This record gives sequence, structure tokens and C-alpha cells, in this order.
Amino acid sequence: MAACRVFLTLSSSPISRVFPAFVQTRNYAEKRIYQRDKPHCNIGTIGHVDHGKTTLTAAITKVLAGKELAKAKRYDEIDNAPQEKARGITINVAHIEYNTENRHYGHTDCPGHADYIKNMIIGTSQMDGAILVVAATDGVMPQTREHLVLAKQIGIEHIVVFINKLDAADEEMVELVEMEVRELMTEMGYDGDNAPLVKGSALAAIEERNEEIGTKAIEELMKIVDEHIPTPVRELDKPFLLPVESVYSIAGMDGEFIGFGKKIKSTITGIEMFHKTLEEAHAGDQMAALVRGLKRDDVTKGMVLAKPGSVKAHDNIEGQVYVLTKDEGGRSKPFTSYLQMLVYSKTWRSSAQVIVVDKEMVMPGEDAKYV
Ligand SMILES: Nc1nc2c(ncn2[C@@H]2O[C@H](COP(=O)(O)OP(=O)(O)OP(=O)(O)O)[C@@H](O)[C@H]2O)c(=O)[nH]1
Ligand SMILES: [Mg+2]
Repeated sequence: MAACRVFLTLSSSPISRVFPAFVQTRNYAEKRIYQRDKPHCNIGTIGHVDHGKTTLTAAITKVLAGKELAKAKRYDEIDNAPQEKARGITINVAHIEYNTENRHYGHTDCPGHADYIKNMIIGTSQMDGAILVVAATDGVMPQTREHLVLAKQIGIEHIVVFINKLDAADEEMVELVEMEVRELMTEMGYDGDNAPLVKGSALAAIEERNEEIGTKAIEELMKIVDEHIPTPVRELDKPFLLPVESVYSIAGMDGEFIGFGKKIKSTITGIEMFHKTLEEAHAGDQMAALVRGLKRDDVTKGMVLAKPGSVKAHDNIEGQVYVLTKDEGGRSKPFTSYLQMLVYSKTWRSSAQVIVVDKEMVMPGEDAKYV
């Protein structure tokens, strides 16, 4: 498969906060300094709606906060948008940090609802490994399958399974769900039989009850995540490139913003991660840049900040793609060249016309080469 992975979708519902790079142009008050004393790793929670991804994210921070390795985040601090609170579902991805004894983690909590799959894709695109959450009360559901397909396509090789809601399911059901998940993983090209799997209850950990399936299970999960998801090798000698997720209203090192027909030179005056000042940023960090001399409207989500002269913007790309079937959350009908669609990559999206290079017509479930 070619290096370029393009996700094509035909719907146009809005995506919002999506990627780890923030550009700030305001003065900031006194900040804590980020100590780079542990390797950094990006993970996150994926899985079907309501299976407990956000509850598990909150539970991990709570358990690790007990060891002074994290700041505990309540469920409603993670799903904090009014619409998320009203509907009780995650819509936007949330970025949270915590530590284990061994590593510093950036954790992206993804939405499970089928309508917000685009947010899930962009959230996942930065993960080095993922925790697949499956509720024992429900088993494998459509977005369990869809998220695994997408994780595989995005290139996430390391998945740890968390079977959740053990407090509400009987043993037989749990066993059945475990078998079901392992089978699904095998079907998706993972080593399902040997996939690391932890069973527990995120809610029990939060409510400090049933210690075995609560706190202990979360500890076990993080131990397995530490062991099973390797720290990625970062290419520290390459010029930097940072996709812009969001821009805050505010006005060293030279940088250049590129995208949407614009090229703007600027100077980076400070860098941060999780509101702590960084002395230096490494590839894979969830970094914010403080930049000089820009107005808020100059920069938009989807542009990249890069070393001046190191990258160019292009208005056409060639990619090898896999077209999702209807069961996997994709389209039901085949298509031919000159189809108009929206293309999502990193933090940008753009409408595009597709030319199929290697065949007349592409069926859902097939590979194809696009220009
Ligand atoms: N009984 C029980 N309920 C749980 C457990 N974990 C989560 N829940 C409940 O399941 C519901 C959904 O939990 P969420 O954490 O919002 O699920 P989610 O996967 O983040 O959902 P989306 O982000 O919308 O896809 C909530 O009512 C939780 O309280 C658990 O271990 N046991
Ligand atoms: Mg959620």
C-alpha cells in the first residue's frame, strides 16, 4: 500500500476539535514546566457507543491520581460540551494526560456514535496504540467492528482489549464476549487469540466498589498497556511539521504556516504540552506553539506549521485506499471516476474530485488507486 492513506467520506456533518496541535498567540501566565523524564506515548479509547470509553478514561486518571501519577478527571470534565452533557455521548475527541511509573501518556478519548466517526478517525490518527472497549453486557456491536477496521487501516498495530461492565454481566456472557472479540480481531488481521485482554468495570473503579474488577482491573490494564504498546521510535532528525487543530484568539524559531493557498512566515516564541512549558518538543508530542505577529484569522485548522521551505502545499494527491463496505460503516453502492467527495487527513478536510486510476468502477470492500 502506498504511503498516503486517504479516508473518503460522503457525508458532510461538521468535525470539530480534532488534533493535538494548538496554536496560541496570547501571553500566558505563569506555567509549570513539562519534565521530559519518561518516554511519551499516545494512546486512546475506541469502541461502540456507550460501552464505557469515557468512563474508563476517567477511571484511569482516578486510579493513577491515587498514585500521584495523574490529575483525576471527572466524566463531565472529559465530555464537557453542552451537547455532550445533554445527550450523554461523546462527540468531540478529548485529549488527556497521565503517567504510569514507566511512561507519560497522551490519551485521546474517541466518540463511539456512528455519526461522529470522522472525529474518531482523526483522533485515532495520532495514536501509537489503542484500548478497545467492549461492554460485556452488549458484546461486539457495529462500531466495535468499524473502529477496528479503521484502526487497522490507520496503521495501529497494538490493541489492548478492555471488556467493561463486568459488574452488570454474568460470567457466561463475559466468556462469550471475550470469544467474540478475539474472533473479530483475528478477522481484522490482528492476533486475536493472543491479544492482551483485561476484564473489569470502569464504573466500579470510579465508585470505589468491587475492588477486584474496579481499581485492580484498571491497574492491570495500565500494566498491560505499558508492556504491550511499544514506545514508538520517533524521527527526531527530520524537520518538524505540526498539523493545526485549533487556533485561540491571541497574537526563537522560525516557522511557516502552509495550507489552503496560504504561506505565512512566523516566529515561534514558546512551546507547551498540556499547559506546561516545554524546553524542546519531540515528534509525537501533543504540542501547542506560541507564535508571534499573527492575527487569529490568518491561521485555520487544517494548515500545518513546519520548518520554512521544508514542505509545499499540493492540490492533488495520489493514494491507495480501501473502500469500506456498508457493514463496516461505508457506502453500499459502487462508484466511478469524477465522484465528488470530502477528503480528511491529519486536521484538514477538503472537497475533492476522485479519479480512479486502476479500474473502471470501485465496489465497497475493494482496494483502489485514486488521484
Ligand atoms: N454498570 C456499568 N455501567 C458502566 C460501566 N462503565 C460505564 N458505564 C455506563 O455506561 C454508560 C456509557 O458510558 P460512557 O463512558 O459514556 O460510554 P462511551 O463509550 O464513552 O460512549 P460514547 O463516547 O458516547 O461512545 C454510562 O451510563 C456509564 O455510567 C461499568 O463498568 N458498569
Ligand atoms: Mg465517550
